Amino acid sequence: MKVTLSRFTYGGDCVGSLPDGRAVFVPDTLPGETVEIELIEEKRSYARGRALEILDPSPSRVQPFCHHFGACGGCHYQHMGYADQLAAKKLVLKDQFAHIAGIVDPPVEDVIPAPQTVHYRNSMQFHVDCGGKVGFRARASNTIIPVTECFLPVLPIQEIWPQFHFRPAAFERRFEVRCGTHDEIMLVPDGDADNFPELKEFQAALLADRNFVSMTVLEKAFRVSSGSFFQVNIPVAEAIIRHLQQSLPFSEEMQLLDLYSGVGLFSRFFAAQTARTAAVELSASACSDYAINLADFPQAVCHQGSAEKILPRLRMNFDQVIVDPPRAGLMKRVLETLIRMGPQRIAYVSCDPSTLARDVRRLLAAGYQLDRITPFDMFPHTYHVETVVLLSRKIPDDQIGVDLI
Ligand SMILES: C[S@@+](CC[C@H](N)C(=O)[O-])C[C@H]1O[C@@H](n2cnc3c(N)ncnc32)[C@H](O)[C@@H]1O
Repeated sequence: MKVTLSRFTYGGDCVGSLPDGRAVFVPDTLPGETVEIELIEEKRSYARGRALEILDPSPSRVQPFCHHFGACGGCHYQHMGYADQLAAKKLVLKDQFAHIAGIVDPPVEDVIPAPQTVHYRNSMQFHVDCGGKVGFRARASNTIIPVTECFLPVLPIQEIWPQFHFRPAAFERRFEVRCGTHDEIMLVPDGDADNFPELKEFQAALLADRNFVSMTVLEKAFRVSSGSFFQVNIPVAEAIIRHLQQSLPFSEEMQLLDLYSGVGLFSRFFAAQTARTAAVELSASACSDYAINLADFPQAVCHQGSAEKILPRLRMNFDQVIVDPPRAGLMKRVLETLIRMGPQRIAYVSCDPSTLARDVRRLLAAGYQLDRITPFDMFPHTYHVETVVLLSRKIPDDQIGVDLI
């Protein structure tokens, strides 16, 4: 059937209307395009479609540069130019803040572009199918599609991954390749390393038995172990740090909370300007890295455990909080404890606009004011966007209201 698409939605698809009024989501399309589709999934209130033919293409449509685009689940936006990608991400964010956070005309700033739009990822997850072929997950499915090219990894990863050859196995496998600042390559099997004898051989051929890499951000070096999270796009992480440096006022009496701290990226830039910095991080490996990365800062301490358990036990009066949770955002218990603590400022760094908007709605209801929403294009050619929201407390201590959220 024929459908005209109206706008982008979070997830990369455009949405249009079926003749019966249901919304239909179609990937690889652009707003304004009329497209012939087939339905691939139908629910009571919406459906999903696949574009068979673009009948009336948008002037913004461009030829994707990777021949796996459309089949591979990694990229969603290669069919439009980079400026249009940024505009689409801004509109989707505005939509999320309007509908989920209930903000009328949300003040979302222009998306800060990535300095490099290809070969930007310092970490890639590859899948190996039962035949031993290396690939990625397909669009909207769990199948692995073997790939022969990909433009997202940094060049040292780009050079090495086509050389990987795996023997057939009874099951699918997955591994990560990480590249440090000095082009050191670390191979990390997902699950049992014994399932992956080939990875040991490749790592041995690289003349290193590595379980960590060094990452440099704004001239500061970070140790990042195989089990620790790190930002995948360093130039964009640097732009986020600069943004926080310009936006957050610090003084030597201040107490900072770095919640979901990872290996201490944010602490490393701000601890020196605080009396105390407390970090909370679930991963033991990231906490060990934190201790090394912040070794010169006795005022910075990382507490290992879940934010839900650790935060209520911290007896400190935080002036500023930087939170950078996983996609799921802040659990209710974490949010309530944070509000009870009542820091003057919260900088919320998020890779998921929908959980971010949900949590911002709760913070606004509890007495915080929205100061800025600044998106950063950490992941060009995908629908993903990293956003920094700055909030400040505008009401006195006794009116801060957990019961409001
Ligand atoms: C998006 S990363 C941010 C890390 C760090 N801020 C950075 O920029 O490198 C989220 C971090 O939260 C940690 N994490 C996940 N669930 C957690 C939880 N329930 N409590 C505390 N930390 C958690 C992860 O291990 C990861 O290091």
